[in-house]
Amino acid sequence: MIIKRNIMLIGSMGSGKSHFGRNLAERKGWQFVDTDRVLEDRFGLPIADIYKKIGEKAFRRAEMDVLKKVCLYHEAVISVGGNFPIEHRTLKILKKYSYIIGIRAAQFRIVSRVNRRIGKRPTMDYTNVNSFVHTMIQSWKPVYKQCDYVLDTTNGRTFDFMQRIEKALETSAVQFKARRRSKDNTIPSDAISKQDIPRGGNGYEKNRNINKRWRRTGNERRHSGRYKKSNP
Ligand SMILES: Nc1ncnc2c1ncn2[C@@H]1O[C@H](COP(=O)(O)OP(=O)(O)O)[C@@H](O)[C@H]1O
Ligand SMILES: O=C(O)C1=C[C@@H](OP(=O)(O)O)[C@@H](O)[C@H](O)C1
Ligand SMILES: [Mg+2]
Repeated sequence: MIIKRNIMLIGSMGSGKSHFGRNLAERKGWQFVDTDRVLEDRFGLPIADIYKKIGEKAFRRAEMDVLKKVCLYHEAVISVGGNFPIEHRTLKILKKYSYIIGIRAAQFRIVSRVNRRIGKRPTMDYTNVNSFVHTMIQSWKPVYKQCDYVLDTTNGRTFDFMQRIEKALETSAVQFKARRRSKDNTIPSDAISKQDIPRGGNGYEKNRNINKRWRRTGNERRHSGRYKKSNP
């Protein structure tokens, strides 16, 4: 039996890590952590501004610092920023505590997703998205080979993807160590440092809209229609 603490979603930009991370956490009743949101809270700036302000080297350092902390969380689904493919030695450390799910999607799908929010991803070349995404996908390929499970999100419904992940977890020998709880079933304050708490408090993302989002994202087509209006 393999004991892990949490599930970590890694993969290229626009592959769907944040979207599925949120849904998976909701389904499992776990905490959801998005490393981008943790960084934004820490710096008090949107991710693109952080990158512009501190540059690539410091950004990678800050992201690594967050990763080292959040990988120790119990019963959390953690979505990681996908600008740089995770290095082999980093993945080895993360694997010690986390069940790693690689999220991938075909080039055309990623291109359509990243084009919905131009400017959000600071290292993306928005003047040449197709070729940028092509190169990015190539650079992520070796990383997917090292994941515990790989999910392709090009086509399909969120609900079915969640079921696939649950099946993969069932058939693998992985067991998750439960988070320490106090008598009244709350999380002890020392379990998560205040600095690392994502928006919403108590280490939980405010997720009042999750159920709405779940229903809305029945399939990709409905989504793209919604975005075309605001992003012609
Ligand atoms: N299977 C899916 N169905 C519908 N929308 C999706 C799906 N996967 C991702 N999206 C949407 O695509 C966009 C990019 O996904 P996101 O989760 O932010 O990816 P990442 O965190 O990997 O960059 C988001 O607007 C998200 O809601
Ligand atoms: O362009 C960039 O540098 C980034 C792209 C985004 O990746 P995702 O699309 O994977 O969220 C963001 O999350 C990351 O931290 C920074
Ligand atoms: Mg994301």
